[in-house]
Amino acid sequence: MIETRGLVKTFGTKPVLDGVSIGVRQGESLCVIGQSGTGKSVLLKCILGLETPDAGEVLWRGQTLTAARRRDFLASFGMLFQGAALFDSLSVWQNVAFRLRQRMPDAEARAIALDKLARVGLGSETADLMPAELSGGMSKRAGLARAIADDPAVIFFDEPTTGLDPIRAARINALIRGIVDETGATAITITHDMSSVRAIGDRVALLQEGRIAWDGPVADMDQAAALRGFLGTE
Ligand SMILES: Nc1ncnc2c1ncn2[C@@H]1O[C@H](COP(=O)(O)OP(=O)(O)OP(=O)(O)O)[C@@H](O)[C@H]1O
Repeated sequence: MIETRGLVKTFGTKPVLDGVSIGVRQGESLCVIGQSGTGKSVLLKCILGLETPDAGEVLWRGQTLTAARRRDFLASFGMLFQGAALFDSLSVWQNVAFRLRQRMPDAEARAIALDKLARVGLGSETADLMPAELSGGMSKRAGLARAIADDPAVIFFDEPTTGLDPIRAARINALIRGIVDETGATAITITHDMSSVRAIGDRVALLQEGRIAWDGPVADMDQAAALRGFLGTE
């Protein structure tokens, strides 16, 4: 479904990505893990076209993701940003319905927004609140509702549990897994939270020194020697 082949991206002299080849199949949930500063966000940006790789390519549905095809790709994708990143000046429902409102009347967009808010456990009383009035966990939920508002085929989750306590993090992880299962969406999650990996992922890839050091089923990760340092089991 989405694949990178030999992605290289250098800032200054040291390559951040040094030949990253990784793929995620339709309906699969892939988690990309790695220490802070290993290039997880750069990889995501290269896939989204926010950074241009120095070498390598991104494929979508088996074909190179050119600038022309990227518009279709972006139309079918949703994203939960780190820290939720809601627009401060828009109410919760307007945030959730941000994309929908560009192509349908407000009443219709609001109804869909309320439905998505309910899916993430937020009642209609939150719809007219402003983002500043939400707690951290509620903001994440609203961000999640916005990510799924347009029924995306591909969803990216960037550090979905950052800033949440373990109980709230576990709830968000469970919610994400439920949504991914229910919608059949292809999911890519960037995280260093291993509880997220266990809850959300089918597969996990470790990014280390610019390359994929290990890639395999989540069920196998505890036995993987390459992951020992990362898991703290060494
Ligand atoms: N636009 C840029 N210009 C220069 N250096 C950059 C740029 N973007 C990223 N980097 C560098 O690339 C490296 C990888 O950054 P990246 O944000 O991808 O790490 P990360 O794995 O996502 O880290 P974290 O888990 O802390 O978010 C860092 O050393 C960062 O300073």
